[in-house]
Formats: sequence, C-alpha cells, structure tokens
Amino acid sequence: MLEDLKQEVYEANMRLPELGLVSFTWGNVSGVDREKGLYVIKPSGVPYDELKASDMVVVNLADGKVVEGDLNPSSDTPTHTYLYNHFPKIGGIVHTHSPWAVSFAAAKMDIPAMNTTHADTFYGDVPAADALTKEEIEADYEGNTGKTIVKTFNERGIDYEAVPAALVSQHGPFSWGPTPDKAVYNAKVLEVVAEEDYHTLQLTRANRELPQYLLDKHYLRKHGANAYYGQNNAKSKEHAARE
Ligand SMILES: O=C(CO)[C@@H](O)[C@H](O)COP(=O)(O)O
Repeated sequence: MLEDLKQEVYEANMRLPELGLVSFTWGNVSGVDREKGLYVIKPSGVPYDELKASDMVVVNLADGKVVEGDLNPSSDTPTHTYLYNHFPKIGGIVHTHSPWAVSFAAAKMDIPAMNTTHADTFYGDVPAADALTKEEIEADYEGNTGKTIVKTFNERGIDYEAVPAALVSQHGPFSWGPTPDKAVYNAKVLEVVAEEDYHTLQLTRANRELPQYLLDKHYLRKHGANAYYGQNNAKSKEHAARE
C-alpha cells in the first residue's frame, strides 16, 4: 500500500545524507496521506546505504501503530504522530541530529532570525521547546516530545506554517512542510542558519571585546609602511609608485 508515498518518503530520506544533515542513522523523514489516515516513515536504525523504498513503514495516523511493514518504525514515530495530529496542514516531517541545530537545542536557545537566509524560510525565531520535566519524562516521554513542541508554539503564539521547525532540548531539530521534500529543504536551511548564527554571535561578542592593540594597529602600520615595503623589492617599487 501507498507505494508512491513510500517512494517519495524514501527519496526524501536519502536527501538527508546527501545534504550532510545526518551521520549514520541519526535522522528520519515521514510523509502523510491524510485522506487514508496513514503515514509512511523510515524504519528505525536502518543505515541509509542499505535503505530501500520497500523498507518504509506504514503507520496509522491516529495512533502511530504499524499498519504495514516488516521493520520497526523510527523511534521518533510518536513525535511525528503527535505533530501530524496537532499541525493539520503539514504533509512531511524531518528529524535530524544536525550538529549546529543540536547545539542550540542542547543550550535550549532559540535559533534567532539574524539574516535573510533565515527570514526567507522561517518568519521568526525558531523556538527551543521547553525541556521535558522529570514527571513528563516518566509519564510519557515519547508523546511528550511532540507535546512540548506543540505546547511551545501554542503558548508563544507561533504559526507552525510560518515557522516550520522547532528544537527539542537535548535532542535536536524537527522540521516540517507541506511535503516531505519541502520538510527536508527546511531542515537544511535550519542547519545553515544555525551555523551562521553561531558565528554571528561569536563575532559580535568578540568585536565588543577587541583588545586595544588590535584597535590601535600600531604594529601593522609600522610593519606595512616601513619594515616590510622597504625590504621587499617588488613591494618597494609598487609602494613607491603609490606614494
Ligand atoms: O535520538 C535518537 C535515538 O537516540 C533518534 O532520533 C535517532 O537518531 C533516530 O532514530 P531512528 O529513526 O533510527 O529510530
């Protein structure tokens, strides 16, 4: 069943290693057929270089139970199920452990909108969902991973179509979109902007703390104007011509 969707979801999963978004098996993509009340997801723990479209697992949209497939579905199936049932307009979901996004997730920091790369895809900061409490983890860890994302969007009034991604603290990013392929695109943009933001935060912090000798540039003036140009034959002529 759902052979076309299995092929689509398989191809979307294979984009993850191609785009450098996953190492080993640290990620999964799903796609939904809402009319049939079913969705297709990557099987758990299967390396991408061994993966086949026929390995995809079909699960029930209502409860995430396996409907067809010889392999266990991704361990993140409960989160995919919860998101499909609470974000009704999404058609595909991606989860990865892409390093830059995971760094913000572990720090429980939103990925802030700092440049147009971000704004062209995410119309606002990408939220770091609340960390799960000890009680939530013990009560229903899997369901709560999806719950904490939805709860964060609802409490902060974020439109899940305008900001198609979230960070789960100490785990990683979940991205989504109208199709699995669009969800993969959003996952890649998220990783790119997470890296850009990290460097922007570092550079702006460093710029505020520049030591005075770097601001004065005495050494560079001495080196450039006299010591180096006077010695270097080519530079001397070039320097003389410029004077
Ligand atoms: O964080 C974890 C496992 O600790 C998961 O998110 C894996 O990274 C993907 O698991 P499968 O989809 O292969 O079950």
